[in-house]
Amino acid sequence: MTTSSSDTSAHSPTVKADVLSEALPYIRRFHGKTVVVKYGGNAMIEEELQRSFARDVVLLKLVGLNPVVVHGGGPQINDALKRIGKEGTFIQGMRVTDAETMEVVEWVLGGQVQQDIVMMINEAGGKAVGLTGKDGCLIQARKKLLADQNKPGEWLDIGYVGDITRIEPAVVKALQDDQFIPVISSIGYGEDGRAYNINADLVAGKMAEVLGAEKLVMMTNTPGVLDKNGNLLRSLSAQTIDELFADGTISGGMLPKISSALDAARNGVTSVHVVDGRVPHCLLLEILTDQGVGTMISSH
Ligand SMILES: Nc1ncnc2c1ncn2[C@@H]1O[C@H](COP(=O)(O)OP(=O)(O)O)[C@@H](O)[C@H]1O
Ligand SMILES: CC(=O)N[C@@H](CCC(=O)OP(=O)(O)O)C(=O)O
Repeated sequence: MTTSSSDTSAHSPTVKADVLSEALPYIRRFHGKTVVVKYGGNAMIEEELQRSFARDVVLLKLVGLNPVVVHGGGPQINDALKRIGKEGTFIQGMRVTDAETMEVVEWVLGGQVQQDIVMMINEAGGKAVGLTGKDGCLIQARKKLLADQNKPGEWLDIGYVGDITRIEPAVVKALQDDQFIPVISSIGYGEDGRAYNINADLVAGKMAEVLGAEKLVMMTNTPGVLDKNGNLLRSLSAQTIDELFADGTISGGMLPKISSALDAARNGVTSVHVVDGRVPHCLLLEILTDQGVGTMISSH
């Protein structure tokens, strides 16, 4: 089929060229800058989407940005637990993690999910390297005690869930310098020699801070943060976030995501976004076009 010069449909050559040309100022602005991408387990739902995610990451690298992937895998851990007859339990968005669950978490995150992402990025023409918190002492952690929201002053023991005590970014920087794309699983290691399960949103936020990232993009399975009526909130300030936490509009897995997004924005990450990972090429849309997608989190 031939296309006339007046054709302005999304598939016309002119529109495609316009989109490419629109990317130029963003490529210049972000050249050499680090972008941390949180790839949530819920955003990995289809193989086709996973492949388009991998292509986007490779494209960002090839045009001069430094993508760092921090991945989750909550639904994939749930599936593995089900296979051994266990049910996943969450308190304030954190998985209660006994010793057996911790073994499953290490196997699913540090093995299956991480290696699938590494393979897809490599197949798309990139050079990805998988890391857990143990590699290069990247994520140091200690046991988390969770404040009991029903009993002020008391703490809940949720097992081998970790708080990050320190990120040692040398290994990530060395990989970036050699043009590799780091793919990081959210498993921390303690001075006690134990592995700790850390919510991937918390790792992504801290990693973005410590690396001095220009952007943190969190890919999930909603259009962004929604209000009580299900409408998309395009931007969120610290004060609105406090209100949405207090009235329960933000709940479950969105709690650690928005807390760490806000911390990252407060601690120097220039722009922080929660985007819909089910939309093909949401990463490119967010980073390289005028069309912002999802919710932007700001520190004021
Ligand atoms: N206000 C809100 N807006 C959007 N999603 C919300 C909100 N509050 C809670 N959620 C829930 O948070 C989920 C995303 O968090 P999570 O399941 O941990 O995803 P991920 O695997 O991407 O980290 C959404 O699917 C939704 O069920
Ligand atoms: C302590 C804790 O909750 N850890 C998470 C780690 C994986 C994760 O965060 O995955 P998503 O990004 O897909 O939610 C868990 O066990 O599910």
